[in-house]
Amino acid sequence: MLGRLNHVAIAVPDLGAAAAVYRDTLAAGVSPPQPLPAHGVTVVFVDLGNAKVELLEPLGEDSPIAAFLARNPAGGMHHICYEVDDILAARDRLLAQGARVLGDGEPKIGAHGKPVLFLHPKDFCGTLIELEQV
Ligand SMILES: CC[C@H](C(=O)O)C(=O)SCCNC(=O)CCNC(=O)[C@H](O)C(C)(C)COP(=O)(O)OP(=O)(O)OC[C@H]1O[C@@H](n2cnc3c(N)ncnc32)[C@H](O)[C@@H]1OP(=O)(O)O
Ligand SMILES: [Co+2]
Repeated sequence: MLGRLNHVAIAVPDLGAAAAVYRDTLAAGVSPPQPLPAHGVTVVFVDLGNAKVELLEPLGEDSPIAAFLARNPAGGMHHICYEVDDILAARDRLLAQGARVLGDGEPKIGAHGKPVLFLHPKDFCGTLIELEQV
């Protein structure tokens, strides 16, 4: 079911400062900020060639990462995104196995313009998983 690693996401309190660490200190290519109001975050991507790092900060009052940052004020690893070729088939297989799909279970369009879903961290080794259909 799982394809390539698409991105590892790091939640941060200050996206500008985090982007500067990757751009200047780590001399990496960093995309411009991309507000995603439907997801309650603003993101940038660090392109590594074989995968990406997503840096994300809260956007708006009800950001789903606000509680994470309250627990981790300096930021931290937030989720890992795997590619799948059929997100509905993947969802249905996971639900049939008793896994929890977050939200209403319907894929939403993510930062790359592709359908994404999130799986509950408690079902997957304490790690929040994002699936992205490619
Ligand atoms: C889609 C656009 C973009 C893209 O790549 O294209 C993005 O990736 S946007 C990313 C931001 N959106 C999301 O994260 C949506 C899915 N996330 C959620 O629905 C929530 O964050 C949720 C339900 C995972 C956690 O909610 P909350 O932080 O309010 O905490 P809870 O008390 O409900 O957490 C229950 C339990 O899980 C632990 N937890 C929470 N977040 C994480 C995490 N990122 N990694 C691992 N574990 C996590 C939390 O500590 C609680 O554990 P407990 O032992 O019960 O204290
Ligand atoms: Co993501």
